[in-house]
Amino acid sequence: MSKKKILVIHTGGTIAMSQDESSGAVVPVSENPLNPVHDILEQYAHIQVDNYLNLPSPHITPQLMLELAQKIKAELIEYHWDGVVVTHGTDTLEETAYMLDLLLDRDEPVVVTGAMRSSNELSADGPLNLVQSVRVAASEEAKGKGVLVVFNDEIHTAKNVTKTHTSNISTFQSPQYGPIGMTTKHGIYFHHTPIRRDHYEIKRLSKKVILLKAVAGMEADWVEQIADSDADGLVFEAFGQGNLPLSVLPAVEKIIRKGIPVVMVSRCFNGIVEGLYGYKGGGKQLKEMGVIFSNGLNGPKARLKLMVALELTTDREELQDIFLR
Ligand SMILES: NC(=O)C[C@H](N)C(=O)O
Repeated sequence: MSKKKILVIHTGGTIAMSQDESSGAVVPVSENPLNPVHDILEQYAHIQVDNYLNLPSPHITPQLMLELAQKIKAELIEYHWDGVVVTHGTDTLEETAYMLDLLLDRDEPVVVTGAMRSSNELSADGPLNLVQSVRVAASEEAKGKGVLVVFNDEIHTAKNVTKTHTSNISTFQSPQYGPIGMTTKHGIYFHHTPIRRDHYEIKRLSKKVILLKAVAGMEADWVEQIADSDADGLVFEAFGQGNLPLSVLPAVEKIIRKGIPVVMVSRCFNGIVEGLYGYKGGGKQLKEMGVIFSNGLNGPKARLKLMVALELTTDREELQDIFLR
């Protein structure tokens, strides 16, 4: 079979950094440290490299994610790449991967990867992550599975993957469902297929969505400030199955009455939120109040989804429907 054509888009992160010998600090470098690996990549596919950005991922914004999605779509249409690999810092990697997943409706594999160790550290993980990502992007089996994250020999969906460790190279995990495949020296093995993908066509991101985490003893005015702000939406990481402290209920009610959607996810990293508990602040009461329940996304991803959804509708029922997908 002829070699596939893969576009590699670099955006920065530790995979594009080195440790400075005198200060010990890990810093971005101008010469891409992945350049020497490109000969190895050519064994698996025809590679075109695009040094698009060189940013640490805490500097990546939803606007940059949207522009990246638009760029990938345009590249796929114009140059017919068989697949795309994006290298990215790990801190916000899951957010970029999920935004790409929401905005791209293509069957060509799009794989996001990065590194936990910079290029000149012992056992740097970037080069192998990049090689395995190219192999996955060039594989027939990766088609139509949505945006994937390939890291430490595992293949995850953008929807479920999250960074779970500050430094370990096995940081990316999908807590609810596990990876959908693995890579080895010679093979690529998918063992699950995502059953549903949702996709949205938007041209801009103009809505301000705030993310709040519920904590014991939360004070009312933390939430009241949002009711009086110019926010377009609020995502609440609630307790357990979807419950909030008593103190914040009047402010949540005020926010909903003002027509600002409130989406609830759980601060637990497994499970979904449901209108189960009937006590004050319990999920049943919040549902009756008009809180929108999400489907197991974590807080940062639910925020991005609400930002995208609000470009299309502010109708509560439609938003609830979007968050059930
Ligand atoms: N491992 C990494 O890439 C972390 C880095 N702070 C970044 O996200 O840019």
